[in-house]
Amino acid sequence: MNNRFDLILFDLDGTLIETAPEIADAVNDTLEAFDRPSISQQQVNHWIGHGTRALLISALAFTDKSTTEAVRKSASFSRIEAAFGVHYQKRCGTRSHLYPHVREALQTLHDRGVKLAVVTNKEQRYTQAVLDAHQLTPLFARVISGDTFPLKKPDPMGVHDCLHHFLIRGERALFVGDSSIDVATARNAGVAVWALPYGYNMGQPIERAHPDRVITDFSALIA
Ligand SMILES: O=C(O)COP(=O)(O)O
Repeated sequence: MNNRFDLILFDLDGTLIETAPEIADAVNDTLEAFDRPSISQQQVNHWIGHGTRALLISALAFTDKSTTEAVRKSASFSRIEAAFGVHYQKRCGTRSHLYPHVREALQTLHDRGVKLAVVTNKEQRYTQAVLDAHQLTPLFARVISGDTFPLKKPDPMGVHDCLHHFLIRGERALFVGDSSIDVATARNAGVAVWALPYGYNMGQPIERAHPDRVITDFSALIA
């Protein structure tokens, strides 16, 4: 069959997998260990998008009534971040789940010979843990995380790297995401972008980001 796209790049959090509940658990485990009050699920949902490290910094700035800049520079941050890493590894896979039709769509596209990649702002160690927890790793030919390159989304570096790696032109590639960051990334890279309305997008409706299409779920990718 003639594939519409030769390469499809996927965002991770809020697109492939609902990850926010266990991220909130790991953040709250960490806050508790460092004598801070807990934060709500909704706050976590709104902070997703710029990487898990940035989310932890936002949570600490909120609980400490401080700024993200001050948290980043504080002497205790590296210890807190290390503890968070341990908590997140433990929580990974406990309360995350794939959104409807994700596994069957990925498997079908893979079997049709479409190259599949992940381009996420989540740091590499967390990206790998989540993909492994859901047995998704073998389906992806390339995984670009927030710390793979010096710049993360919405910079097009990760998308361009995949296009070059697979020798695929931008017109033959599609980005699938849930946020305005993903739409901006695709625009910056010169590839089409379809969006899911069920993700995080900092609490805003995805239509406002003007993707090329809003799709209800992953079944649209194999229709
Ligand atoms: O970890 C984040 O904050 C964002 O991850 P995403 O790019 O997969 O949405």
